[in-house]
Amino acid sequence: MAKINFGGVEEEVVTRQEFPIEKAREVLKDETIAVLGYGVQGPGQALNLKDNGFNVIVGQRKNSTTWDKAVKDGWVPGETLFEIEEAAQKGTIIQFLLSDAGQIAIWPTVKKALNPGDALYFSHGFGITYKERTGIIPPENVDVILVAPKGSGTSLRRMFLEGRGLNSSFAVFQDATEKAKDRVIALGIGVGSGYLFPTDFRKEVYSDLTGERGTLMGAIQGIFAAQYETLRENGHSPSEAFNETVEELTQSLMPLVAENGMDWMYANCSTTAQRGALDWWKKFRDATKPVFENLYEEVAAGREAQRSIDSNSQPDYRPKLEAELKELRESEMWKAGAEVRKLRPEK
Ligand SMILES: NC(=O)c1ccc[n+]([C@@H]2O[C@H](COP(=O)([O-])OP(=O)(O)OC[C@H]3O[C@@H](n4cnc5c(N)ncnc54)[C@H](O)[C@@H]3O)[C@@H](O)[C@H]2O)c1
Ligand SMILES: CC(C)(O)[C@@H](O)C(=O)O
Ligand SMILES: [Mg+2]
Ligand SMILES: [Mg+2]
Repeated sequence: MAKINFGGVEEEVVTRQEFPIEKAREVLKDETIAVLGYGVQGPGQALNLKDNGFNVIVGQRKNSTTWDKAVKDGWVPGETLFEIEEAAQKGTIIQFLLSDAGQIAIWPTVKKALNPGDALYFSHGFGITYKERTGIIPPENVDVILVAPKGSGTSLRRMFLEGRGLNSSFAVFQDATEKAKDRVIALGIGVGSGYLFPTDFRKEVYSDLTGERGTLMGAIQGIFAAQYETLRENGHSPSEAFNETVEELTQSLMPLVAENGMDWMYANCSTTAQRGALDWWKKFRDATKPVFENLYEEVAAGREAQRSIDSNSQPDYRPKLEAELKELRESEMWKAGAEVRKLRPEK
């Protein structure tokens, strides 16, 4: 592990320098990695592992669109693509990448397929942390490990193909074989992570649920909507409101933040913009901090997990979700966005 000082706090992390892909291959050379679920993380992790030279099979429900997607991606029925139960039986490492609600439904099947010494792998601390709500309690004779890529499975795959890497956290919940740590780090490198930082299952799920409800997805849409509406109510055109709220951020300013940090992005804007941003950011922080505190409390109390289990376990959750996504897609702001995207010169 490399000791790195993150803004004055020392952390021990794993980089590809200390744990190169060759070492990961050596650690996992006798393993069959069964990736269960082929939604968003499943394809990203399974394809990256396969392209990195690991022995991978996929488990997915037959007669589903994701089974067809797996076939299209090159997984061969009966050879590298199986029903979930069969794949779980064949695997020595079971990557449990069904949706969190799907994991609850399929847990009895997976539990039966676990052999002593297998590793049960998650990409979320959800199932284990909220075990009273999920019923996922693994037997004591298997390793229970986690690699949680900090981003979409779509980005995990894209960044891998570009020779880049998405950072992931890792954790060991149960070490039955005394090989759990090597196994989890090797898998983290194998799925295409950038650097790996240690966590535990509880911290992973608390931070992940907070992040996606907060700045990564929920809060950002909320702030976009508030600013867009304010501009529109004051007579600005959709084009002006969308460019000033979203397009400039994603196309011009966030790439600068990604490259060299917020101060550098500020430094590449006018002194007028700098003055205003420096004056206003703390007001936005103070206005939103109570919402974030409330969000964290809801997560820590398990109420966010329960809400997600309740809604995602409904038989009609897909059409209901689609209706909510449609509401976003058909809002004026995102309809304007679709037109703005079409007008990008590179298109
Ligand atoms: N989506 C992401 O990019 C992302 C990022 C980090 C971590 N995670 C975590 O990874 C795990 C997988 O998430 P995902 O977003 O890839 O999942 P997903 O919602 O895309 O679903 C994955 C698969 O689960 C299957 N499935 C769902 N319910 C089922 C059931 N009852 N029986 C059989 N199969 C069922 C679906 O067919 C699908 O192939 C979750 O724990 C999630 O929190 C996801
Ligand atoms: C990609 C995210 C938001 O980071 C992940 O946590 C998820 O649940 O999809
Ligand atoms: Mg998440
Ligand atoms: Mg996440």
